[in-house]
Amino acid sequence: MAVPTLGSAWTALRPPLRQGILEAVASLGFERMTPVQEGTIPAFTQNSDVVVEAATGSGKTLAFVVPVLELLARSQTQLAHGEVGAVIISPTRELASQIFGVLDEMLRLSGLDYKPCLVVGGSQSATSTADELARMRELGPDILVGTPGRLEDVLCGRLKRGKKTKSGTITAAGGVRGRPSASAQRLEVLVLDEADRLLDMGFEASLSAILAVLPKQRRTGLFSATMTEGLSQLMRAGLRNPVRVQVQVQDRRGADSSSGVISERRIPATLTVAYLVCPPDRKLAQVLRHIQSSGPQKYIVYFSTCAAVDYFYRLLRRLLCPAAGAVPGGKPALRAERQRLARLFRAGYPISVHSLHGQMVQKKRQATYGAFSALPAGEAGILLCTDVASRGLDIPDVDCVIQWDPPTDPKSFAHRCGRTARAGRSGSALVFLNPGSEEAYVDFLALRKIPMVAGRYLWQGEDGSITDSAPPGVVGVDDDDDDEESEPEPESERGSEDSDDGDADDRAPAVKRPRRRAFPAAKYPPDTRSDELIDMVRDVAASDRDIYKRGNVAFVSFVQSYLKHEAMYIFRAKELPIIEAARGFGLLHLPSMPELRGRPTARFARYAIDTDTIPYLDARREEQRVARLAAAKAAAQESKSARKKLRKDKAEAWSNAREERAQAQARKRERIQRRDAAAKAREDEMLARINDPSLRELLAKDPLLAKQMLSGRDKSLRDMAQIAAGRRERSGPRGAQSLEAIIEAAREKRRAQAASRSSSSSSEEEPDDWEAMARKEKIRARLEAKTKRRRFTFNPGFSDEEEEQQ
Ligand SMILES: Nc1ncnc2c1ncn2[C@@H]1O[C@H](COP(=O)(O)OP(=O)(O)OP(=O)(O)O)[C@@H](O)[C@H]1O
Repeated sequence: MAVPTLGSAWTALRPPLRQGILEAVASLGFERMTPVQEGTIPAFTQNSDVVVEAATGSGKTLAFVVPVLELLARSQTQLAHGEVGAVIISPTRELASQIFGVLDEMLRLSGLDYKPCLVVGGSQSATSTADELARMRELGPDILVGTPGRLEDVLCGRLKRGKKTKSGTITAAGGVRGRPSASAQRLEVLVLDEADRLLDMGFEASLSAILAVLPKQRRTGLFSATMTEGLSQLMRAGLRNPVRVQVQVQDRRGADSSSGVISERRIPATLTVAYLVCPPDRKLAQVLRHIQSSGPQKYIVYFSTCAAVDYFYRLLRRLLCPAAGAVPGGKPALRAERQRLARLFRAGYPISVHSLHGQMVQKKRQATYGAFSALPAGEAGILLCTDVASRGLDIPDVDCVIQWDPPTDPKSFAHRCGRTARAGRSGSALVFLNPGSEEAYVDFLALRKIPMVAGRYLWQGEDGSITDSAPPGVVGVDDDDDDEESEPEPESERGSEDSDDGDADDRAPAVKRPRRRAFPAAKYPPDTRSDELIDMVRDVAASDRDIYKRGNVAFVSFVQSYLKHEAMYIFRAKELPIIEAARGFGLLHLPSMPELRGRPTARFARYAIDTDTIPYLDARREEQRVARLAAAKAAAQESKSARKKLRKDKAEAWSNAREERAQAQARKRERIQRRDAAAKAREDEMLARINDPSLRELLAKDPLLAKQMLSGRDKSLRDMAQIAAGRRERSGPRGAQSLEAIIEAAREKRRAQAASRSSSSSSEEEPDDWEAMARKEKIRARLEAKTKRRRFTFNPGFSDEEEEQQ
């Protein structure tokens, strides 16, 4: 197996590692350390905090697992049951379980007697979470590996009251916590893997809570391939005089042999990253041609949203694994579809398709991850995923990473590419860029020491073979002929990868890229085979409602995620070739969405079909849909408004957000009705119990007073209610007070409260009109909540690098 450029032998480390650990690394087959291990382990084991930055696949995991074990073994403190000595935090569940695997293996091989425990979220219910925590208390682990949210539950106690948001923020003031399941008071060492991601705002609340319960006297290590943020941010993790270990990769490929100049790069030396500028509706053909021309390989394909992963997963399963899904029309239809596809894609070997994103249930996530990891080298497989699988995952033998969409966070780019070319193996990565403004991404990344080369646009010959050259008569995208549409490359862009520092003459020559052409997507040289493929995808969508709907949702989510690109000046929504993007998702009609307003969409060829007639392949689902549709149509006959609604629903068939909203509203209405009914029943019961006729009369006229009496918050009113209900005698100072006096006092109090409320909100309402005010305030609050909800209701399934903790 190829290994990264290796340093000294493990035995050369000073201070030396204990024998058990040396034996363990030797059993793993690692004779020498990688540079990052050689730089980190001595500092970390000599009680320095460390901040480590090294390219992906360079062996950072062992660079912290080894010191964690060494520090614990060296420590004089004896850990009691329920005390933990080390905590390792990672941003995703998959990465946490991978680290746990390495740690567990090292413990087994070294013979060290420490109990590790994997602490990740993903439980479906509160009870199973409670069970997990109870089991963990029983186990009494010494080392915890986990994700921030669940580790917070374990070390700080589970939040009983107060709600935790996805980012871990407590929304109710204070929040009440349960008993911690483990104590970190005698913790020796803390590790934050993918520290830059963990220190992002998303995990801040959980991380702060964890750091607050850790002792100050501890070793802390921060590890990542992209530690670009300022030190002040790192200090938030409580580091003291950290040693910075930075492992640079030297790029000799572009070096001029006479000058011996070597440039630096942030990605492994064995990784080749290519970019391909092409209209978005050509991506599918390009990916398939790439697969066909490379032979059986393991691919990871990144999308920007969960919805896009779901859609392409279903589509590719239908196209590449025909047995996996039924085709309407039975075997003859399947045969016809196969024949049609064979014209456009001919691999000649089986290809398995997998998907992974953060909105999948944990079990499925684990199963997919396991299946793709277990796929042996030489077998073809594609993993479609979001950024949830971008960091840290050490999936064996990945040959190529394809970024269907560039990541919204540019930092993810290197992490995504780094799933291949690990530990000295060679690998390739390809990113698609849309024509328009995205070409500038090449220079943007070059400045960040991620050099890219121009990728090949692949064509398909008449015989189905894949070639680099366009069929006769077609002008190639890299054609150097002058073209009216081409724009001269701006001065500032030329050779900008060299503009980092130093004299231009001393630098490595820039990677020679062909001149980029600013073809509008619509005028790209025609590729009829690629168009045929998209036509086929549209036919599939027209025959399968599941694919049709998922395509629409995926497109909407893609457009919305596009607006979230951090490098907004490169990913300009206005320059996104929207028609080609919609075709790329196999859309039959363009959805009505605000983002398309004002865009010229007349060029989009609508598919001639009444979308109501597209069936689900699942018989039961289709039956339910047909019944629902019939009911809606019948209702539409009855009322004009319902007809209008049906029309609108039809226009919005691309999104089930509306349906979900309606269901949520119905559920809320039911909840409110139940609550009101219960309150009314309580009131009626109380009124029935009151035997003082004058009081009963009064309360019937003043429901708010009745409510106040029932709530028991006002002591004199509560007493009065009890007396009136005959449960207490009228005695003592309160009893002596007349009913009228107490009630008048309560009203006076209410008036005063209303007056103070009105003065604090500087409203002009009459303080006496407190009931109307209360109503208005309630309405105002409701409206506010509604606006807030509106702003956040539609969740098209954005990229989800972060761990869903709850
Ligand atoms: N000393 C070594 N010799 C040879 N191979 C090693 C050595 N240390 C680690 N490896 C191997 O290198 C691969 C990558 O290691 P690891 O997952 O720790 O990388 P990483 O730097 O954490 O990557 P990322 O930044 O993507 O998380 C693993 O398969 C691991 O087994």
